[in-house]
Amino acid sequence: MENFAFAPAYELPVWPFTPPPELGSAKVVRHPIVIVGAGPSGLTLACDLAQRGVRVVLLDEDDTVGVRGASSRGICYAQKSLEIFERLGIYERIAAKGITWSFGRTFSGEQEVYNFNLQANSVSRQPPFINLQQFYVEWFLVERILELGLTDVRWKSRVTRVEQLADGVHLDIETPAGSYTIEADRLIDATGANSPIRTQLGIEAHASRSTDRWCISDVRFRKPLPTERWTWVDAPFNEGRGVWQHLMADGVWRIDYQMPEDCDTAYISQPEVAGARLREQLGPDVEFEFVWIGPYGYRDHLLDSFRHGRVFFIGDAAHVVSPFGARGGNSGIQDAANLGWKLALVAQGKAGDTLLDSYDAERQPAAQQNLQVTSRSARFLAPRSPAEHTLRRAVVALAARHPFARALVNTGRMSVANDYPAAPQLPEGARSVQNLPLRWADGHETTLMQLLSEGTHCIGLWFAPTREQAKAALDATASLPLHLLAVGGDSGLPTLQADDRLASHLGIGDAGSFALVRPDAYRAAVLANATPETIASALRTALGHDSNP
Ligand SMILES: O=C(O)CCc1cccc(O)c1
Repeated sequence: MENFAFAPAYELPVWPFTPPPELGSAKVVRHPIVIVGAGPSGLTLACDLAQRGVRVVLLDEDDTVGVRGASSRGICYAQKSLEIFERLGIYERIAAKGITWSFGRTFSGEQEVYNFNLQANSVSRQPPFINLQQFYVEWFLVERILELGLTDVRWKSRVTRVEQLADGVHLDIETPAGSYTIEADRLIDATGANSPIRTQLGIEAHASRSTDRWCISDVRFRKPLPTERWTWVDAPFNEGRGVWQHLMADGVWRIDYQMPEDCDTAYISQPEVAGARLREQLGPDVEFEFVWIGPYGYRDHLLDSFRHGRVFFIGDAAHVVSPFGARGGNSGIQDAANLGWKLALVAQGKAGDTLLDSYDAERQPAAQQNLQVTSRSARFLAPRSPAEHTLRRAVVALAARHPFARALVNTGRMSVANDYPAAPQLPEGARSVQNLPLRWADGHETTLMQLLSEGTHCIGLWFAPTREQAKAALDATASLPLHLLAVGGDSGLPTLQADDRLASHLGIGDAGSFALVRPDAYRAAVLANATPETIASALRTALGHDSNP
């Protein structure tokens, strides 16, 4: 029998536990913002707030990144997440370490039945996707948070009790040096899928578990394959079941094999069994070593509301979806970016508490949409009824010969920045604006993310205003967080060169037209013939001032 080699385990960083000042003091200290959970969403939020100059306490029960003894969970980072990381100052580290890709192919048996190129609709500086083990992303975020120096990161700190107060939240915390109590004006639960905070507060998650079973093999081998997402609906080398294949950093391939529903999970993840499967796929001559093998089944859940009084739920604490399309981790990062600027403006007294309600109004429907999209993929991959089996057979058979059927072969619809529905702060709804390369009138280059990376402000892009209009608009918005920019013209405002790509991406471009872009790079309003009054009014609406002056 063939012997299969294992690579040495990853060496992950460990950060020291430092006894906090509250230990040994009877005084209960009140902190404006406490985040619990240093996973991707909690760390992104802490980093976002630090970048905006906001101090927070970040608690985590561990003292490292990743999950001890487990493989990387998230592996694919989508363009919107990468743009957020660019704004936070860690994109270069991610791009240098990770694997950039935009092309995907889906096979049925030996035949390619569908492909896509996500670069086709992109105008961003960031690529459609970078694959990277989740712990590296967490590691870079911790490094950045420590560089920024504003976050009180408390490792080895487990929250044992949470109670909502009339004007805040009470937390009991256990550490290696003893227990203590703090209060928070606002608490962010980023503790993940099994959130103890959610359980303590008695919040229903509406969980459901799939019977579909998979086995991950993270493996290194030398075989020149393109850096593309490959999926098989029914792989000949996996007894006609599904397979996923992605390259991650350090030359490690993530290969997910679909298993029989009633499989023995201990058996299918034994090195000899996983090795034989991989040998079937790679052929007799390819040397490989395992990095990690593990079985998994997926589940989903979705909270009815992501805000409960003073407690906000982000990432997996709020929503979990099946992995197809990489929508889980990416939407947690986007939750953090949505909530970050709102918390910052409220903490700085520039917006009222109502703005925080818009976090739920925007991100809960986004999570609903992600759940719907991933559930469709999951049911295509593991049909649940005779009708679903028939549909899948017909789609796969037709896809070989008929283009219309190819787009129905559903091995996952990759994560995108969700649009937001109309709401009081977004009368027309909102859509994400990509990180467009821009050029100042004097020829210097910039990007949308650079314009958003310092402080917390919206950007107003005004096509060729007059000098009088520009001066009056600056006066009308003087007390509001707005950077007013001109696109073309001679207004005296900081001016960007007029650019067809910018105009068509924003959906405007005639002289006098105006787009309001929020700190999270969402287009909140478009005005065909902007005036100083309509600009100020659109801004106040976007910041929730109208409903909470
Ligand atoms: O390509 C996809 O659809 C997602 C791949 C993925 C994401 C997260 C974990 C994992 O094992 C695979």
